[in-house]
Amino acid sequence: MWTVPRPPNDDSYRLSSLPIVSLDPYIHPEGHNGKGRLSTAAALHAACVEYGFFYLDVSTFIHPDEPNELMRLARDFFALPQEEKDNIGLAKEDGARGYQRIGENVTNGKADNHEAIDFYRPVGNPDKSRPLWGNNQWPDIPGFREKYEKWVEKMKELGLIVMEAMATGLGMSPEEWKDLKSKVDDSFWVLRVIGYPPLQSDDDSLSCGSHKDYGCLTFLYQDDTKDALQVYLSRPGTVVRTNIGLPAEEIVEEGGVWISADPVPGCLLVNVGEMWERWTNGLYTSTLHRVIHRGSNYRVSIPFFFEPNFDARVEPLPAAIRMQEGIACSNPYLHGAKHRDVGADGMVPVRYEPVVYGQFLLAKVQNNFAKYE
Ligand SMILES: O=C(O)CCC(=O)C(=O)O
Ligand SMILES: [Fe+2]
Repeated sequence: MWTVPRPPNDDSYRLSSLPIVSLDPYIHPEGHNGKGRLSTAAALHAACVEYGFFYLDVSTFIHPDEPNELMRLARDFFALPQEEKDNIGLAKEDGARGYQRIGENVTNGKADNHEAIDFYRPVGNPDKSRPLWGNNQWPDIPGFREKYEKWVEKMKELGLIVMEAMATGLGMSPEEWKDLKSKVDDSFWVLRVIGYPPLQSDDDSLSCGSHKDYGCLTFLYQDDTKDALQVYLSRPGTVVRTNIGLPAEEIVEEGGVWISADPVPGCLLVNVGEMWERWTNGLYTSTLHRVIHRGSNYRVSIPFFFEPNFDARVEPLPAAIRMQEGIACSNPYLHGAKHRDVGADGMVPVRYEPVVYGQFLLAKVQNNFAKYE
């Protein structure tokens, strides 16, 4: 008989953390023995199959001064008097672009405890009586618009790089990548600047209720607050960190755990949204996440949502089906749970109907801001 030592119940043991993928081998392959592009592509693929979430080390692509400046500008805005923030309120435009007060955003039917400004890709012929079709509303803070517009350009560039690497990871042919690229090359992106006051200790509401992101790729820049953003891993056997400030029964749920996705220096936190789940016929998972901020500081996060083009038709990609068929044939046990409905003919059923991204988005947005329905 022997006893297995249990992991210590403190910060020194953090097994349950998300993978880190480095972008550098992809953008500077010459410095990585010529293997760079494939190694990044393979790492992205593994992270998307296993977690749907990963840290992307962008330290050679983004200078840290840039996001630091965005944080400063965001804090300047949230510190303004309420009336000034309301000057760019959602109701002044199309109901989706602009500032939303604390409690205005709704997830799973419950008000979230955060305030935010939302920006979307500008449209030709804006018409604020049409959902999503108005103008962005910029705070009247020197440098705000310029710095954030620069960030949008950077994130769009990053979106196309990561998409190309993911296409490689899925074994797509150059023609297949060209076709996929034509669906994201005019991304209907969304940028959110979010401010989270700490939840009061007797408040059982959430800072942001659990949800999946509905688009393509989310690039999240967050300040250094810990134990606020949590990601749900349906991985029985994962070691749970028990010190994230929640009663144990809220941490462990059926067959999975909520883990903290704390900021990692030099990295953006990336996750795949429902469009990638559809493109890969469920091989990549759009993973649930939520924010419960019980600290004492005012937390700021800046997610950029790199989305398909507004009119892009999204349906399972042949490359993903090929891969699922390959996995199903070569190793029916390893991925059995995901592929148990492979037919007797070994064919993988197509699990998702085609959707047009813009239509899908409109339905989601109307749900988030219930009062504008
Ligand atoms: O604030 C965060 O860390 C995450 C926000 C988020 O999940 C979202 O806006 O979709
Ligand atoms: Fe999210």
